[in-house]
Amino acid sequence: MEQIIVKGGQKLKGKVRVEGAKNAVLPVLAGALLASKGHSIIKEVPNLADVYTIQEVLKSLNAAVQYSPDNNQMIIDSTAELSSEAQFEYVRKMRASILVMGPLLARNGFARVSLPGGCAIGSRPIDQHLKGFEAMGAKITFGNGFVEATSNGRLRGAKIYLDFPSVGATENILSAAALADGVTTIENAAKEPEIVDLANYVNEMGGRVIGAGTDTIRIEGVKELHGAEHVIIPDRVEAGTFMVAAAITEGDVIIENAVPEHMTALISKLGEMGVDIQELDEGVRVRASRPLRSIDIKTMPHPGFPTDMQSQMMSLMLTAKGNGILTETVFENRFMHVEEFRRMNASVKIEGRSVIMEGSSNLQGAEVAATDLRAAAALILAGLAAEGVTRVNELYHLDRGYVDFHLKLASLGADIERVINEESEVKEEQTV
Ligand SMILES: CC(=O)N[C@H]1[C@@H](OP(=O)(O)OP(=O)(O)OC[C@H]2O[C@@H](n3ccc(=O)[nH]c3=O)[C@H](O)[C@@H]2O)O[C@H](CO)[C@@H](O)[C@@H]1O
Ligand SMILES: C=C(OP(=O)(O)O)C(=O)O
Repeated sequence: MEQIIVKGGQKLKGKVRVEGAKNAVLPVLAGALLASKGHSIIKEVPNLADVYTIQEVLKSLNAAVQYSPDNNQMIIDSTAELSSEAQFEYVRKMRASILVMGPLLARNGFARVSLPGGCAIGSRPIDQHLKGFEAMGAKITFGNGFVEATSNGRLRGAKIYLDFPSVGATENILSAAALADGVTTIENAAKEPEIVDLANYVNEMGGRVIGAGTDTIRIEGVKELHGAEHVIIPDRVEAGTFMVAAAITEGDVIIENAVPEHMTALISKLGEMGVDIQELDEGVRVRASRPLRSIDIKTMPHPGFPTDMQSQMMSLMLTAKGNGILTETVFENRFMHVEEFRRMNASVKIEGRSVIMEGSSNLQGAEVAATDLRAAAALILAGLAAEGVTRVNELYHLDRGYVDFHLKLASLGADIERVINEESEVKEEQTV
């Protein structure tokens, strides 16, 4: 099993460039299945485990896919007759595989996808995705661990109100509606930048989507979509993670390619803590010196504070002065990393959906295990500030969402390496 070993105490300095966004590329690649003519060329595709998984899903559905990680480009041709079934082996590896359901239903009139179930951050139902498909005339059935959606002819445009602005439901419904007969409106839609990226791609394919990025999206269905060239937006969570890395080490780092407008809540909260952030043409510059002030944060759908930055901010707040409260409102159980922080001498209490940090913890290096993707990054960040050596295990989580994380940190001056630890008895489990 591989392990990241980090020795705390180095101030990070220099420049680092963020990749294309994982959470934008997955719905876009699933959306490529909508094209029954021509091929799509997707650029800035990050070299991540999740990208290989979605590539396998697309191939299993009979799309032709060519990925060149060296130039971050993927070419997808989905003009052949597509299969309609996304199997368990892919969905168990990556929940976002569910995003092929809308495109398949729209293209084939039928989709059968293994039920995703819960994961390390809590129960993650798909009722809002299905409610949208049903409103568009699909019949939903369950059996043998699969969910099936069937439509009699083309889907019909419909007015859909989401009970919660779910990112995945908005994306799946938007994709399905792109080929429906008539107009679909999604109300209380998710407003994340990744939704806008998907809508732009669908429009580049010949679709008619307006309002993405607001809470009402209007999609006028068209009969056919064609492949298109599209550039994926920069990863705001990777950018945010490096912003915290700079702050937690009292460093001075320029994060190239970061888009400040996608990170207003994070920039504002880091500012409240006393971190200096400068918006540049090329990205953002982050500088910090201690003491940093602790603050209260509540995760919310965009433009609120992103849940995908919750654990990284916890690392930083653990090192700040005063009491801080972090409340998670998006996922029901995204605090598995708290036990791992405790191994590092963190003084934290969980009360319901909040984590309370009393005063600054004197973080100490320890052997810890990543419990999910962002927790993996957060533990490494804590290791950068801890006294002594931290060893982070279960790195398959990290590889889902960060390209060369340890190499990028090392290039900024971190004392960090990734090694194969043959002594470890912990068995690597690939389910997320
Ligand atoms: C690949 C991808 O883009 N993943 C992101 C996406 O996940 P994902 O699309 O799964 O997140 P959602 O916005 O759908 O989920 C948010 C909340 O809504 C609930 N829910 C969702 C759908 C549904 O039908 N019913 C329901 O109850 C979920 O259980 C969760 O509590 O948005 C999350 C919230 O910003 C991010 O943390 C993930 O990184
Ligand atoms: C939770 C995340 O991703 P996913 O929805 O793919 O599990 C994440 O990116 O932090």
